[in-house]
Amino acid sequence: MSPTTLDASRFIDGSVADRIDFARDLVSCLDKDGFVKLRNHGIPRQVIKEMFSWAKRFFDLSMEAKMSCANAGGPRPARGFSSHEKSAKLEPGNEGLLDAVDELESLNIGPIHDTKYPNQWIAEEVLPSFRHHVENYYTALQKTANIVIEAIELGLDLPAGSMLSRAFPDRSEVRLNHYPSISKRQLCNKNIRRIWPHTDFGILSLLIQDSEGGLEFEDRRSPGTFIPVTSKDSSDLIVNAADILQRWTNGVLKAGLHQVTVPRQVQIDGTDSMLPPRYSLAFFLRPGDENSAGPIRDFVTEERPACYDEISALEHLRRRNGLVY
Ligand SMILES: O=C(O)CCC(=O)C(=O)O
Ligand SMILES: [Fe+2]
Repeated sequence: MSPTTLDASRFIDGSVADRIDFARDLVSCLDKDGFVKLRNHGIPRQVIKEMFSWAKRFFDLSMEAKMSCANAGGPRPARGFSSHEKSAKLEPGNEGLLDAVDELESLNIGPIHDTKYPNQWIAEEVLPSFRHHVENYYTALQKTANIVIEAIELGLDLPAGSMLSRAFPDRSEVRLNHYPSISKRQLCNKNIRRIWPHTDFGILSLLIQDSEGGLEFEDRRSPGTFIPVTSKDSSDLIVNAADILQRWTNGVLKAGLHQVTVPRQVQIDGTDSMLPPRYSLAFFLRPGDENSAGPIRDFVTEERPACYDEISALEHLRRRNGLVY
């Protein structure tokens, strides 16, 4: 069963009672699955449609053009274009898969005014208005993430601001993903996935996938097995709990493990067709470097001592990347 869909207008426009009900539902879904889908989340359908179309236009550029804004790589947050990420190798459980390659290319965009890790943009004349649209998308998703955090605080009975003050100022990321067309047989091959199982590094992720599908989340009642995230409406916002939310809540809300693979309906049709290309729009809510990634005091009790140490978000990222910078 796909994750539950909740109507976010109950929180955004609702009465005090509606807001509390929504907040409780949200937390209970995250607790159950690590994943939930939101409808009426305030990001206009048109904006989503346009963002998919910008992503397509960007990835359709020549490799040479895309490489003009290449991610420098190395021990720093990703900024710019990367192809065939190999991050999955670092995931616990994937260590044996030395040839594991994620079949995708992506563009990572950090905060608009980030001077420490500045964005890498394609020249304006190559793709006029692209930057403007992506920056607007970043700002819109950042606002939505703020609302989701506010609802999680309420649903967990935390004093208002306990999480928001740890999330902001943030160093979030928009990531546009493109999974090229690939033969089904190739993708079913043991060492290829569109994305290997992983949890996201930040606080939470807000994802929109196109109608091709293929995103799957772990069934917590049967670890190691995955359930497709399906949507009738491709403007649904898929929310998943990420590592820092797990740390803040001292393990109460666990990060949702997920992967992208051959959609189930395509797996069973038996032919070796080509899978169409797939696009997704991710927003990773990430705290600023100095913000805490340790457990919030409300979650640490005598019966439940701290499972995580008190470190900064930057230190968490260093550990997660397995890199020192
Ligand atoms: O493309 C998707 O559906 C998932 C992307 C993802 O998991 C990621 O970028 O971390
Ligand atoms: Fe992810």
